[in-house]
Formats: sequence, structure tokens, C-alpha cells
Amino acid sequence: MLIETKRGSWDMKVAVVDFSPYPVVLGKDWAGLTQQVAQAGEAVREPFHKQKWVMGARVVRNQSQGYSWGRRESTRGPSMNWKPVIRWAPLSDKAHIPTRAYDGAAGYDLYAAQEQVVPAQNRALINTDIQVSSPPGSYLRIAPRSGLALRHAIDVAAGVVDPDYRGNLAVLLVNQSNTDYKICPGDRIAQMICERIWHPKLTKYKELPDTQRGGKGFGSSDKGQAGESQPPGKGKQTEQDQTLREEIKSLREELEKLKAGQNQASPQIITPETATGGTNSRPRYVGEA
Ligand SMILES: O=c1ccn([C@H]2C[C@H](O)[C@@H](COP(=O)(O)OP(=O)(O)OP(=O)(O)O)O2)c(=O)[nH]1
Repeated sequence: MLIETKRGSWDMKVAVVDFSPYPVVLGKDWAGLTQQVAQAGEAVREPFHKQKWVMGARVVRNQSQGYSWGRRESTRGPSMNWKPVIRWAPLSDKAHIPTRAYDGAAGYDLYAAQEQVVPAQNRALINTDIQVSSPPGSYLRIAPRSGLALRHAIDVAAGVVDPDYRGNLAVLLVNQSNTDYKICPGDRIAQMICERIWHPKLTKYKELPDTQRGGKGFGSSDKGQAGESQPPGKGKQTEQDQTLREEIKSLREELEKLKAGQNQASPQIITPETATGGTNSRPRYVGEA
């Protein structure tokens, strides 16, 4: 992860945790760099001895014992005056600072830096002429403005801005209407939301435990919709699974009926009276091995 401070940036191996407002953990190996990062007031937590976590401490060089902590502020909770910052820089004089219309708004409105027409039923990439850098452990997502979506059917596609991206922040507008839509410099065209990310280790399993939902999706809970999705290339296997599921379902139903004292004369069931094994035979399904 690229750790950025006022003094510069370092590409460091970090563990990303979800502890607001300290989203990254720097390992002991990084103590040397931690000093600089901590002093710059960035998101830093460092494993202290005996698995205590020291937050917001300033690292002081101790010649005999390696690194120790000085001016410790807290060992329990975040007390450092660290505030997440979205850094931005204009790339031209057409750039606008992203703004929030209300204090409670989730997103920062993004402004077009160029004039461009988004053709009907087509899309266009609009530059904002700003560079952005999200706080450690986060990324920026570009989302539609509901007003544009409602009034002009202008939607936003793509929209994931990687934390290490330093190019011109561009908004991919999609015009779903039958009328061309003209964008002028200074128009608010989308909004940018800062979201947490984490990178759990990807671990491969042979198969994953079943769930109540299973493969159902895409409106499966809507009335009268099957909605079972098939992973690519798994069609045959899924068909077999489906047949098995249906068999199991019908067997369950039979069992339920049996339990309820119904359907005693089901041709699928051999009862003690009809079984060749004598009266001690338990009721069993014909197909049972
Ligand atoms: O709406 C968007 C989407 C992306 N980007 C920028 C930031 C992002 O970090 C970069 C790459 O985007 P993404 O990873 O989604 O695209 P990709 O097609 O996977 O490209 P790459 O191979 O460069 O990652 O483009 C934007 O400015 N606006």
C-alpha cells in the first residue's frame, strides 16, 4: 500500500484493519518508516510489546533496544488527532474543488472541466481535471447524481478509483435517454464517495458450504421466479445437482406425508406388512441401498 504523508510517500507492506480511524497496521519491520509516518499524523497503529496496541504514539529511536515509544497518547483507543483526508490537486484552471451540498451528504460533487455532449443512448468520458488521493485503506467511488439520473437519464458507469491512481479523475457518463445531453465546464456531473477497502487473503477451497440461498439470485425471491444462476461451465453439474435436489425434495415430501400418517399405501414405501424381510423390517424406501 502506498502510505502518504506530508513528507512523502512510501510503498509499504501493511495489514489493513477496520478500526476507525486507524485503518492500517504497520508491522515491526517497518518501525523505521513508522517514525516518519507517525510524526506526520497519519493512520498508524503499531504492535507494541505483549500484543498491546499503541495508537498515535510518536516513535523515538532507542539505540540499545531498537525502537521504543515516546509521548504515548493512548493504549486503549484512538486519541490522536488524525483525520482522514482526501487529497486533491487541480490539473488545470478548469478544475473545481469537489463539494458537498449538505453537511450530511455522503458524496462530494464532481465538476466537469470540459464541454462535451453525451450522445443519446451512448456514453462519454468527462475529465474533471483533478487528481485525488484517498486516505489509507479507502478508495473513491464515482456514483451518479440522482437529479441527473431522474431528469435526464444520465447514469455513471465504471467508477472505481484506485487509491494509487494519480491520473485525471474522469467520469464515464451514460445517456440512457433519446436526447443528446450537453455537459458544460463547471457542471456537477457525478459524486465521489470515499469507501473503506480491505484485502483479505484469497484462499481456495474445493467447495464451499451450502446456504439457504444457494445459487439463487437475480430476483429469485420475487414471486414466481426461479432465478437459479449457473456458474459458467458448470451447466451439466448444476443440472445434476438440480435433479438430485428435486429427488431429495420429493423424498422429503414423502417422508413428511408418512410422518403425518397420510399416504400409508404409497407405492414408494414398503411397510413392515409388505416387506419380504418380515415384520421386524423397518419401513424403507424402495430405492434404498
Ligand atoms: O470512472 C472511473 C473509473 C476509473 N478511473 C480511473 C481510476 C482508476 O484507478 C483507473 C483504472 O480503473 P479500473 O481499475 O476500473 O480500470 P481497468 O479497466 O481495470 O484499468 P487498469 O487495468 O488500468 O486498472 O481509472 C476514473 O478516473 N474514473
